[in-house]
Amino acid sequence: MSTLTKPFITDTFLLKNKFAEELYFNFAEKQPIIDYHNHLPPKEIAENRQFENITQVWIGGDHYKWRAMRTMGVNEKFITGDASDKEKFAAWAKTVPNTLRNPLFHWTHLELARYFDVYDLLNEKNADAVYENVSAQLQTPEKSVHGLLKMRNVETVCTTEDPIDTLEYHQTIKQNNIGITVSTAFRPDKTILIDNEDYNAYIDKLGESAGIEINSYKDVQDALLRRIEYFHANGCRLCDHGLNNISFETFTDSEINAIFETKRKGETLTPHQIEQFKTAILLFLGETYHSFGWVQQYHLGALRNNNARMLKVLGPDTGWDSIGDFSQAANLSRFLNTLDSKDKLTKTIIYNLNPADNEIMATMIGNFNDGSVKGKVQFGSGWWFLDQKDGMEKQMNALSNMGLISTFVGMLTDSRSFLSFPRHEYFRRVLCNLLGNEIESGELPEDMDLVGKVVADICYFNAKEYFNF
Ligand SMILES: O=C(O)[C@@H](O)[C@H](O)[C@H](O)C(=O)CO
Repeated sequence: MSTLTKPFITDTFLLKNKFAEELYFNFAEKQPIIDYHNHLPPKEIAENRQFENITQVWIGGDHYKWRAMRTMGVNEKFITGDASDKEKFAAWAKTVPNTLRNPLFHWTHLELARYFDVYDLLNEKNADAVYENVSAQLQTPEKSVHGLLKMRNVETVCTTEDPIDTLEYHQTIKQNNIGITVSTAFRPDKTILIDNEDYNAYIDKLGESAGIEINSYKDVQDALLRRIEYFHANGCRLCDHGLNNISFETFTDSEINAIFETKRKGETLTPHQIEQFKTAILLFLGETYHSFGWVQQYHLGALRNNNARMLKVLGPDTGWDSIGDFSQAANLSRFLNTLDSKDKLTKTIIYNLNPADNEIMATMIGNFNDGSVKGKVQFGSGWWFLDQKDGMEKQMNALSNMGLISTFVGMLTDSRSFLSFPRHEYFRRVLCNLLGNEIESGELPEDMDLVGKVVADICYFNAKEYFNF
């Protein structure tokens, strides 16, 4: 068992001085959580799933853990393969001591502490005991999906769904009035990525979901509009995109119509035609989001599915993605400017995956914060590989130096696991430590109400005001 003289996770975890502690405990800790972007399965919320064991809720679907296990030489059998849940947990427990300085080490022990009151460092020796203890706790009603969300004071979660999704589970959740707002984000990337091999098959599915036979680009627009209307009627107020970068090539309507027809005939498109089509549909979607008053999110810069061999075996979003070096600034500027020039730019959050783009994003948002809405265009919180202490600090420093961190809508988990909500606590501790250190150094005034209000706004009130859930 533990050889620690004191727990690793303490009340002052990540808080290095009394100002940081005061900011956290008085202005951050008790704020409800608005997790405005994640990939949680709404079915499991609707059914209030009771997980059989810790592996199902903590390792299943978590490609962050999977990458670490693979790096440690763990066979895929014990990650996504047919090993037992207990064997997979043992493999993860054996990996954890080797994740020092990776955020997984912090998250793992914060989550064990916050959900299960386990403060030992997880390792191969205590794996069985922790597995049995925590899995038994997961059998209690207090730690069903609803219980796990309520334990962390979650007020709102926003999942992510494809336009063809029926939203049946969101409808069930709303009918059951579970005490937590569960919304969705419209994610139409498959309609944009016309260079995907299975594009035509997907377009057929989009048409079926909208009740429209899609033979032209106009039909695509009509189908998307119908699905946006359906999502809106079911409470959706947000969209999300995960793209290499924003496409921007000039086009004419006739060119776009011809490009779509060429694709529907199964013929090959040129790179220029692909970029023209992506530009057209992104602008159409952006204008439509504006007309519905939605918030639009753009996650830019991932280099996806780098391992073709494993993509065939496991599919996308299974831990084979990395940071790309796509050019972002010029096209993003032209895209936002085109929408703004038509007075069709809605509230927008832009996220970068390459940290070299932090200052690009932090300065880009100022180009279109036109005074109509406080913090209309946002630089999003550290995403994916940047969703850790160093990445969070760098994003907040860039935003502070080149924008106004006081208007920042703060953290989101972007997770697939119901045990990831302590990431909000992690973010809040990082934020309070960042500001607390600067109070101590004299870079910020020792005015706890002034600085504390900024903390409380970033943790909760800015998101509460910005999103219309
Ligand atoms: O939205 C995305 O495309 C990424 O966030 C993707 O879902 C990734 O697998 C992830 O969950 C990163 O946190």
